[in-house]
Amino acid sequence: MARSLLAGHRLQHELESAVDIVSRASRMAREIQKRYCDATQTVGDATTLAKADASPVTIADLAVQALILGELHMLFPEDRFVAEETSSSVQDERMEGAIRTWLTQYSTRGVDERVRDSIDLGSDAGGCRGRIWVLDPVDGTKGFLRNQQFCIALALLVDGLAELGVLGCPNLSAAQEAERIASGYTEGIEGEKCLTIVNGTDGCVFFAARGAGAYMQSLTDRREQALPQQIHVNANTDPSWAVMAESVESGHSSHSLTGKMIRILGIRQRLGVDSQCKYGLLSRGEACVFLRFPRPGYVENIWDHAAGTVVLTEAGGRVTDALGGELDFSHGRKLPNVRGIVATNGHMHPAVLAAVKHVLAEDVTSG
Ligand SMILES: Nc1ncnc2c1ncn2[C@@H]1O[C@H](COP(=O)(O)O)[C@@H](O)[C@H]1OP(=O)(O)O
Ligand SMILES: [Mg+2]
Repeated sequence: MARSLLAGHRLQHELESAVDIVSRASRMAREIQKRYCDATQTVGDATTLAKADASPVTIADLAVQALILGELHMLFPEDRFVAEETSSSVQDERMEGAIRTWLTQYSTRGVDERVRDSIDLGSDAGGCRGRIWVLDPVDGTKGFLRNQQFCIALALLVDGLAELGVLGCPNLSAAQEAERIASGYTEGIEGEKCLTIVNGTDGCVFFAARGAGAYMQSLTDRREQALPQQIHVNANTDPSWAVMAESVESGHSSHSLTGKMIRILGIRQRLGVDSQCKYGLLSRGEACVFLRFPRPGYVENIWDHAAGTVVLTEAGGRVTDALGGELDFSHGRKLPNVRGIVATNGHMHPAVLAAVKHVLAEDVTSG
């Protein structure tokens, strides 16, 4: 696995450990999803509760955070952690017991007795000093509840710089072309295709270390199919062939703004996919552009972009904000002063930034 590919790399042990732990956490999350979620969004009462901001939090978020932070803490006791969840979301003893049962099956290092402590390791303030692991235990919770795509996203910051990125995508097949179907997630204009991705049977994990390239391997139990392969963005600049990936949820990213942007560029295929799986899709060449435009005033969290940025950059792509500025993960738990996320295969970045700027300027004038 990561071993042979990164032999001698100074963060080899960290990356190998992260890929192993995220892979187990991905299998666990997929099993929890299979058990409790269905396409009609009926979710078992015991698994869902509302946080203060009313976003759904499931046993999966909490169990994944406990598993990953608990194991990393044992391996790297000096390291700090920034992660999305807190143990205040563990409602009662019954829920804690359910989380412990999952951990017993998927942890190889016995973190099961310290569920709440493990979850709360993730409350660090972040910043520009030292080694900080950054985790989104279930990115794309809405996709998780719809029984669609979601992602377990883990990055390592060293002195504020994102050095490692791992994306566990339990429902995204490792096959180079994930099966796409027409989707009504947004309304395109005539001639535009609006697509989404069908759940694969194996799932995959993307991983990258700064300066060492980006890789993907299947989450299948069949060893011969689980060999890692290096991945690259595509070299496309032809809009008639290009695919733009975006959030399924219009509340997370304006479909109207992204629609205007792709029409300037001449792109006619839109792909609605939840979570940082979108960074993975660009990294292996299945989409050329990922645009994200939350409502003005929304401040991005570092765990929603750190891992995806390392993977895509190492695959040859680019990630900036709408003005072309690099994302800076060293300011704490948030990404301040970032309006919009623009990720591309690199080749299309200048043209996409120009279209983005044009649409945003019009939006301000009309708005
Ligand atoms: N109002 C919002 N605007 C933009 N992004 C949001 C909003 N609410 C939640 N998110 C975040 O968007 C990300 C998912 O994006 P996508 O829709 O592309 O899958 C999640 O990390 C989610 O945060 P959270 O992780 O707290 O659910
Ligand atoms: Mg998230």
